[in-house]
Amino acid sequence: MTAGGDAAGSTAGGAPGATAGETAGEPAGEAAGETVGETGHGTVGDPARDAFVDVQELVKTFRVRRRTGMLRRTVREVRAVDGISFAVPRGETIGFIGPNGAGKSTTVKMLTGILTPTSGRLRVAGVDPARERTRLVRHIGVVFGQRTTLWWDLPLRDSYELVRRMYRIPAARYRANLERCVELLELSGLLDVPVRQLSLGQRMRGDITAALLHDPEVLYLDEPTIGLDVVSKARVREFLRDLNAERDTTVLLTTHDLTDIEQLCRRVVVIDHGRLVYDGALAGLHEVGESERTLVVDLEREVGPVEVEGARVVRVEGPRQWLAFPASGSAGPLVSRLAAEYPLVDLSIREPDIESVISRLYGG
Ligand SMILES: Nc1ncnc2c1ncn2[C@@H]1O[C@H](COP(=O)(O)OP(=O)(O)OP(=O)(O)O)[C@@H](O)[C@H]1O
Repeated sequence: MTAGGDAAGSTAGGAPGATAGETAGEPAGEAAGETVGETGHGTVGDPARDAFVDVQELVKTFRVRRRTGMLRRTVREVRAVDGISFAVPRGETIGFIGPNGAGKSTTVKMLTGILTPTSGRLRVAGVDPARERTRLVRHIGVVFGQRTTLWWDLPLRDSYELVRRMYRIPAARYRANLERCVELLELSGLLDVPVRQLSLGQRMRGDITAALLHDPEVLYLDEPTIGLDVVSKARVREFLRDLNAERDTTVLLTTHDLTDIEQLCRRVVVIDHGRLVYDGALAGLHEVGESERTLVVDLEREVGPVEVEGARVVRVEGPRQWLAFPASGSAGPLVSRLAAEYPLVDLSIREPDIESVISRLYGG
């Protein structure tokens, strides 16, 4: 079953909450067991466009028991999500990122109705995930890069047919969605191959198709390009960009691959230790992370390290010098100052590496 199915107590790949943590004091899939209901999309009102996914002061604590002696046990409270708030307008793709253990999965599990929040308010497409999971699954699709939600022994075609029946997808809509995904994700030669015989990239494309057959308005992608080769990554990213543009699908993307973020998201939400540490434009991360850009200048001859206000020389190789300056600043005045005082022949600017920006942000 697809992600939506996962949220409803999947039988196929195992619910994402099933492996939530061995020390869990409460079952991660606490709300599991519900099955996909008979109702269709239904009317869910018209949630404000600027808060299609609405997270307010969200908290999730786990009680973890630890054995401290032969008979003694202590109970410790883990605050996995510690009061985060953000809103995602319809049709936006956001990168939801943070270091290991930051609370991303726990948040996504609450958004998909697998976990019930300890406190706070949640709405996805106007639906309260924990209370109305049956309604929610009609609106969401989930793709987990690390595990398939398809039936291992069945050909893709049969898995999709099962999804169709579970979601009661009207025949014409099912056919159109399947055809579109098969074409764009180049699955036509693979429909009769059992899932276990597919490569990771093929399987991922198969999973994405399964998650989209019922036209979800919100798509959660958890590491969708993990382990894929360069060509498969590019294909998946291109597909997701088109999906967002053509269908107005709202996408929450969790990934450690910063190229995914750079290519798909203008906005990122960064969490660390269960708290929101940044919510804004990807470019703005540079300011928060106090990163630096590098001006590489070629001079007419070797002159020793240049001295110029607003930058510092970090490397010199013959007539070529590397100058670091704040990424939030403009290179223009710096270049003018340099050109006024030194025999400048050529220059280029190197953007900061987003990976180092983010690690600086996490590092505090
Ligand atoms: N069921 C659970 N029981 C107890 N603690 C848990 C449970 N699930 C998560 N945690 C703890 O909550 C914190 C957040 O975990 P979570 O899996 O949400 O992080 P994450 O950001 O998704 O990390 P990763 O990138 O490694 O997947 C961690 O300290 C984790 O150990």
